[in-house]
Amino acid sequence: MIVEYIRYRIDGADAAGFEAAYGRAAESLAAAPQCADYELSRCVDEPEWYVLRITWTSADAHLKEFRSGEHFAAFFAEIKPYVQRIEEMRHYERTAVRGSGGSVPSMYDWAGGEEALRRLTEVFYGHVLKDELIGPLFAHMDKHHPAYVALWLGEVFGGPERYSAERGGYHHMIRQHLGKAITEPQRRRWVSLLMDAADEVGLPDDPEFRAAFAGYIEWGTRLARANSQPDATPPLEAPMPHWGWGVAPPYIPS
Ligand code: HEM
Repeated sequence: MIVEYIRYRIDGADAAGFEAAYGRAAESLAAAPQCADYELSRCVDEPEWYVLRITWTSADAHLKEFRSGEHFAAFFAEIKPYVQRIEEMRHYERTAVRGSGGSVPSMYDWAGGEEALRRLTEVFYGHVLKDELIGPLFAHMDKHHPAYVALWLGEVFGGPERYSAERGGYHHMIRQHLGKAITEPQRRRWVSLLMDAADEVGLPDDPEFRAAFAGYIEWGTRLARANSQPDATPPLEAPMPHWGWGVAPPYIPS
């Protein structure tokens, strides 16, 4: 992904026409397979300044495919009157510096931190071991397994990076599932027992938290099942996943 920033200086008298033109031009961006997302912002301090941010799948996708593709003509026809008012138009690469601010708690903090996740995994694996469908898969599990999975979940949900520091991160985890040939009914049982355990230990049950939590668990278990198949060749090195609130951050009454 590459982010293009275009800064415009638009006289106040032309502002409404400019925003309306971009409203129409945006239809071409929305239709272009090279475009991931876009956003036009207007400066509050000096309202004649606008910044348009467009995320492209790559700089080439923008410059070669979009510009020679079927959506460019309609896009350009709308914005052409404003091209002379461009003050900067450049592609930027994201750096590792990013995150959410303190106004949005991490899912880790919202869940209750390390202690809550430890309680969750202790209760969960207690049920797992007694389960006739998935219990046998865990017959020889390390006695610290619940604590390790709690560290994993904590890191994924925005807590301390302890699984990476103490257990080897993604690299170690992926190897634990290789060759286990997890079936779909086993995956479903794993999910179901975890959700039962979440209720049992009193993890927050607000819709926002549970939707985001279930989203990660659905994603993670599907990956675990796919990676566990005998013919699977998943990447053995990858960054730790980080899961956030998605489209519905927590409801915090003001
Ligand atoms: C979101 C989904 C999942 C997560 C986050 C997860 C996480 C983990 C982690 C972190 C480990 C390695 C622990 C260590 O550091 O030693 C592990 C191992 C393991 N996982 Fe998963 N897992 C998931 C899904 C599943 C599913 C669906 C199954 C099977 C139904 C499964 C079966 C196992 C088994 C058998 C091991 C090895 C346990 C041992 O022998 O110590 N996992 N998992």
